[in-house]
Amino acid sequence: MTLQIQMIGTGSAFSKKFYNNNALVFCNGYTLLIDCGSTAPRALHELNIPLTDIDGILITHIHSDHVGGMEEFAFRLKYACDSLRMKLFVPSSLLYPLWNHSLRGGLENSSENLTKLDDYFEVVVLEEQIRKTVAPGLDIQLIPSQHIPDKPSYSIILNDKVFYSSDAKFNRALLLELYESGRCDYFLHDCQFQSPGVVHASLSELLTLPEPMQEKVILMHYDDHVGDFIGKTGSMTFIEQHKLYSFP
Ligand SMILES: O=c1ccn([C@@H]2O[C@@H]3COP(=O)(O)O[C@H]3[C@H]2O)c(=O)[nH]1
Ligand SMILES: [Zn+2]
Ligand SMILES: [Zn+2]
Repeated sequence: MTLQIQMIGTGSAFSKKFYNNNALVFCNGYTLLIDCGSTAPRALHELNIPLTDIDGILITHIHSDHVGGMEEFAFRLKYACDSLRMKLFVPSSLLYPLWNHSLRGGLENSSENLTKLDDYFEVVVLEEQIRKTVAPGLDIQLIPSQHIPDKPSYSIILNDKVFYSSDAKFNRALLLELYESGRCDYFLHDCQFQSPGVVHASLSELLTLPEPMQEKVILMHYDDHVGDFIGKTGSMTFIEQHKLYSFP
């Protein structure tokens, strides 16, 4: 079953040229949105992808470029899509902060008895490291990432094949282990051009990966000056916003 990925955005948090780094994963007729940032509703609109084409949303952490579009989605599902309950895959450590620190301010409505995440979504709780079949032919595993101290954040392994960093500091040991063991064939990794990479992997850190592995690394979550770095990424390439990639 071929996994396909279309980035609805590839930009860093403050990018003004690219949408937020959020991904559509297509597998066996199922469509999973990885992260739903502030620009996700507009990006999907530009791609002519209706909300109802998405079967589930997975959240990696609660920065707004990853969850800022959730309020609009929740309201549209409730009031414009006849209370359609979309699946929402949430790491267990994010359940409390996603509602109480992020969405509750806009979505809570006691008069309509809307007081929790489950009142808007069909919440499916994921435990880190435990491989979970989210749809026939689509498995995901959450890997805790180092991003912001004391704030849970996750990278994802899709179908034991594609590593998707989301927002993560450079973790050379993990990346090499996944590559050398043959566990993952492709690595979609966030990339910050300035060094040091304080909360993201920096380009100079990623360039220390062995050359054969770099051929399997596709860079994402980049800032607006990406054009200055074309040809300066070793054997790594930049993923293009909106293009459909197949991972056989
Ligand atoms: O300790 C911090 C916290 C945040 N930031 C910036 O805010 C952004 C939030 O979204 P992001 O995680 O995609 O990227 C982050 C960085 O650009 C930072 O530089 N240092
Ligand atoms: Zn981000
Ligand atoms: Zn982040």
